[in-house]
Amino acid sequence: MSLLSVSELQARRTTHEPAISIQDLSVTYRVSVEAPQLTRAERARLGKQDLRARLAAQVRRRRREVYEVEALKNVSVDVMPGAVLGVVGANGAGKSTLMRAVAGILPPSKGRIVVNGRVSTLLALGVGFNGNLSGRENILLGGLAAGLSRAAIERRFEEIADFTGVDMHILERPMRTYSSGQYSRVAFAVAVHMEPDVLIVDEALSAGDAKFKQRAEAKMRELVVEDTSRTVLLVTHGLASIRAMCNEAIWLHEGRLMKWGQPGHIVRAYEEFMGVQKGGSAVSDEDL
Ligand SMILES: Nc1ncnc2c1ncn2[C@@H]1O[C@H](COP(=O)(O)OP(=O)(O)OP(=O)(O)O)[C@@H](O)[C@H]1O
Repeated sequence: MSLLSVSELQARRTTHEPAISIQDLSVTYRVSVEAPQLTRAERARLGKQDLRARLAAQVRRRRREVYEVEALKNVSVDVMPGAVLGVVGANGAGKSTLMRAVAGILPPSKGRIVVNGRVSTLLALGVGFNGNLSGRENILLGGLAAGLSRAAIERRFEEIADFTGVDMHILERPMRTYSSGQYSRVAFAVAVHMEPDVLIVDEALSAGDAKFKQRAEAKMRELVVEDTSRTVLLVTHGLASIRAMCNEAIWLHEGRLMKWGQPGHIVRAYEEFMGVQKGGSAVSDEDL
């Protein structure tokens, strides 16, 4: 699979309207935690106080504190239709947060995201599945949730079931009885057969065993490279995949957009920043 040239990339851009427009996006998580326990010295001091002070301290002990994590700070990116945008960055850089925000799972704290078209996500695989329903039923529900008609899903069922490689009799069992690999096979199969306009992939290539991984990679290539009308956001620590599959990339660091450009440039800048030497290093591309 070869990298698309800039002219090929431009040829894919049939319209000037971005498929995804992210403007000045900030996302802040608010986390509520229990207030810290009293220290030994505080307890000793309380022991000498009256009942009212001790009750007040008990209430304080149950108090919850709220702190904030600014996961994304003023990020602006336009993704044109047909672009395959790779997202790189160290752990905690904000990559998954960006994906969740584009997928509409997380509301922006500030800024705006506009997505044109139907979105399918390979984020947390199978999040919407119901473990008490069978694989077959979850495939049907997954399709309905993605906006397909019942007839369209039933037409595609055989193909999806076949792609999972999970035996038909297992697909009739409740999904709570599945191994994690079987579960992700079904989830991956559903997500990639929904023919979305915008596909969001977050490390999903790691689903399943070696055999399924191969099939998943081939399917991804078909979705990402062969169908040039689809817009894809691909988050992975596998920099080789970013180089091979993407025609644009961004690098996030501590919630900020550091660079946006050609995948080769972005990967190189990121590797340099992380202090990774190519060849002979203990750290491989796949570890970043
Ligand atoms: N649900 C949450 N509540 C509070 N903080 C969160 C939550 N999810 C993520 N964070 C914080 O937001 C920041 C960005 O996290 P995010 O998961 O987007 O990073 P990432 O780039 O995907 O990291 P990784 O490569 O490790 O998957 C981190 O500091 C993380 O601790």
